[in-house]
Amino acid sequence: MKVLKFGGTSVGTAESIRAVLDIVKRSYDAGERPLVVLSAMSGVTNLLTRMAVHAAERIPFEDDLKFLENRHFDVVRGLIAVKYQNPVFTKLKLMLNELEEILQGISALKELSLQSQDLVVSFGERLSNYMVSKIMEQYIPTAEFIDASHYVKTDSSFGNAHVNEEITQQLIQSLGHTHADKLLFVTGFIGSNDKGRITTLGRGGSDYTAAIFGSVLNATAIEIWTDVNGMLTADPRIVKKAFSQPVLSYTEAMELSYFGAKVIYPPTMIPAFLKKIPIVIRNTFEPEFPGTIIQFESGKSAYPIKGISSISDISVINLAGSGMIGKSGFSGRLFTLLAREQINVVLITQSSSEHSITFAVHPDDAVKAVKLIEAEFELELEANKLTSPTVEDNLSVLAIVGENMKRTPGMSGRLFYALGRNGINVRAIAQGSSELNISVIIAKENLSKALNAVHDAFFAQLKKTLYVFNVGTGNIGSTLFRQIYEQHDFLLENNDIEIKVVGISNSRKMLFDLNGIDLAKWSTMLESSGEIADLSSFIERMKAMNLPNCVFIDNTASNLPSTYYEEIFKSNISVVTCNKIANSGEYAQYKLLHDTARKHGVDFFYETNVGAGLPIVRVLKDLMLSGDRILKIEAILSGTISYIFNNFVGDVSFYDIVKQAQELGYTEPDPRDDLGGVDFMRKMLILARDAGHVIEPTDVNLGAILPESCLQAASVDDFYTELLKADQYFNSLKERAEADGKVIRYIGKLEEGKVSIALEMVDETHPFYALSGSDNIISFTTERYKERPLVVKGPGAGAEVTAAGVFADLVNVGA
Ligand SMILES: NC(=O)C1=CN([C@@H]2O[C@H](COP(=O)(O)OP(=O)(O)OC[C@H]3O[C@@H](n4cnc5c(N)ncnc54)[C@H](O)[C@@H]3O)[C@@H](O)[C@H]2O)C=CC1
Ligand SMILES: N[C@@H](CC=O)C(=O)O
Ligand code: NA
Repeated sequence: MKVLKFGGTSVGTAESIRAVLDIVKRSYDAGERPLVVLSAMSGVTNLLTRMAVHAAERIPFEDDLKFLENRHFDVVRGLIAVKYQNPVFTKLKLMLNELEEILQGISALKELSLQSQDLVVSFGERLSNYMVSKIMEQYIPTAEFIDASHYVKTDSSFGNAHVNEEITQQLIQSLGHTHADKLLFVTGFIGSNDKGRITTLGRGGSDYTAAIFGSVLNATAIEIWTDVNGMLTADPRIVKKAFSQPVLSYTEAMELSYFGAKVIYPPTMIPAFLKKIPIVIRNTFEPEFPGTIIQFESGKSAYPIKGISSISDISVINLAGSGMIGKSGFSGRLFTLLAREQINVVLITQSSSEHSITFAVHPDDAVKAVKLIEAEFELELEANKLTSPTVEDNLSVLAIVGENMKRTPGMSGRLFYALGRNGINVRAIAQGSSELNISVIIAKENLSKALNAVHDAFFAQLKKTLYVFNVGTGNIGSTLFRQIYEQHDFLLENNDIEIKVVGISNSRKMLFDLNGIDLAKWSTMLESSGEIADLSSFIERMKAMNLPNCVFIDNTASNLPSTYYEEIFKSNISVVTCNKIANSGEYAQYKLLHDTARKHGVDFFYETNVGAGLPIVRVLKDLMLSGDRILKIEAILSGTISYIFNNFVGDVSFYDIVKQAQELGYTEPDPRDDLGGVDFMRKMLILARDAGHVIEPTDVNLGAILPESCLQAASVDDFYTELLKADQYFNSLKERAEADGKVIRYIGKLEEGKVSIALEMVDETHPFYALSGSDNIISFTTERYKERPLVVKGPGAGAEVTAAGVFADLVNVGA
């Protein structure tokens, strides 16, 4: 036989009761001989408790009573055929009348004993089980209501009674015999003492009832039907990626429940553990889902741990004293004292020097614990053998749990790496004596981030969620959003990478959504519902969200975001940028940013700073990392200028070509940054620095390409006016080149630590002669690529290729 236990939400409404009936019927039809244990309808136990309290205080309870009646009657009306309803109404009404009399008695006495309270509360289970048994009788005539108080015998500790196992066993066994062919609906939670007075079994009482019946009747399994898909790997309210564990051992389930997972209350399961009866946690509202089997063996698992549990509020008490701690007997005295006063010590750690001891208690117990310690160790404190205990609040415990941990090396390393990488300090560590858990104490404000990071580290080795905060929604930013949107499903399916853009800002508005902004309509949402942009508060919000695998993307051309990079790295957030400003200002800033990112274990990726999406920064980095040495770099790194000279042929005017380059998205927001050479200079500077040179912008020898009048123009529009006037200048340049059979190229060089950029006329023998479109070309001459240089060539500007480069950097964060 099998025991099926359904909690309050499962019998909360007519609809959910219908689901319960289906499950029971299926089990019955499969010949599993189910015995059903039901809780009270959801909310009813609390309601009854309140009614009892009100009765004692002479506050009217009649409305509540009516409400209780309606809830049950509505279910009867919904699920029992009209012709069978009357006797059921009558019986329910009788029970409710009895309840009313009891409440009136309480009211008359103006006193509510625990005994009366248990009696009142017991109506919840009695009403629900009777009612559901009658509904079931329509389909399975052997359905029968059983009041468990006649079978579960307890002592007289009302509210939390202890079961008398011997008598209970006998009674249930004989019930098993006399009712072998019946489908029983047994009230959970209640029992009675030797005088027949109703008692309740305390927390998790209905599970306990199920375990007792299952154990005595040698059930093949005890199924606990609830409203979640089993025991999850972490709290799903915090860790969205938490999933149901298919198999747990009893001890794993206990450890996970001890620190949080509230699906079962372990002490109630002991009768089942002792008989090695599997307990299966299942979801009434998703009955096809297999749920979690809790059994003797831990079972094989793809993951090294089974789950992460946590307690969000904990206080830590520290004790120190060279004269005391570590001496035999001290810990014994301390923890006996706390146990005697019923202070639950959640976790203990002792420093290796053994001069201090740290333990965690519930915050409500902290002050009491300190007082007790001060009283118990008064003499030692006076003699300075012990320093006064100190308390730290606002802490949480996070524990990784699993039996396989002891067989898998490196578990604590993985835990601490995940925490460290996300900037989470560990206040104290404890390894459970069973080696079944490793617990850490961290600041409460970090709990959510820590749970997600640790969950990723242990369960989602492959699956990674990147949380993105993006500034700049122009040419590049908007293209990037489109690319991410189009690639989202593919990345998730094939690479286990999920990208959530959770913050967007341009210079006007900003928008946040922790669940990820819908990239199909980010633009209208930003404009219509966004807040006024403010970069400083954008950064503050990003930091406050404290997300794991968090990435800040700078898709602006402004210098403002770069002033925050250092602070961002210090908050353990990676930066991906196509904006060159941070890397091409003063060398000291370049160095500081790189050092800070490294120190905080986060990424600083800027592939698109040079040659847009072309792999240039990465290639140089790999050369350097592998011990090569750069002897010379020669390059064309302005896509705009490349495009211009590749297309400045025939009758077309220089002015028109520049306009075209801007329309094609090749230029900087201010095209003079390109034509004036500044953009190219920045790229050469970044390459030189990445190649190991300490070099400042003023060290670059920059050959002019634009007449001074164009550079001096007050605005981009004025610049174009001036450019129109300069047509003749560019035409003569072109004619000179054409006459010599040459082309004009703007070429940068790095040699012996010196950078120069100049306009050159090159003939067809030159490797940079044959370029088209916005092509960039770069040749690295190195110790290893000396005879023939390593060359990268291709389109080096444009929104598609640049956004793609930013995208590639993004997916590589944390890789
Ligand atoms: N076009 C290309 O081929 C390449 C461009 N880049 C870089 O891409 C960056 C962006 O270029 P575009 O998209 O063409 O520029 P854009 O002018 O189209 O867009 C810039 C965006 O930044 C926003 N913005 C400016 N200041 C801001 C602030 N303080 N806070 C928040 N948002 C701010 C603007 O509102 C706008 O949405 C530039 O740094 C450029 O150097 C890099 C490689 C290639
Ligand atoms: N404006 C730049 C774009 C890439 O950085 C260029 O023209 O090269
Ligand atoms: Na690049």
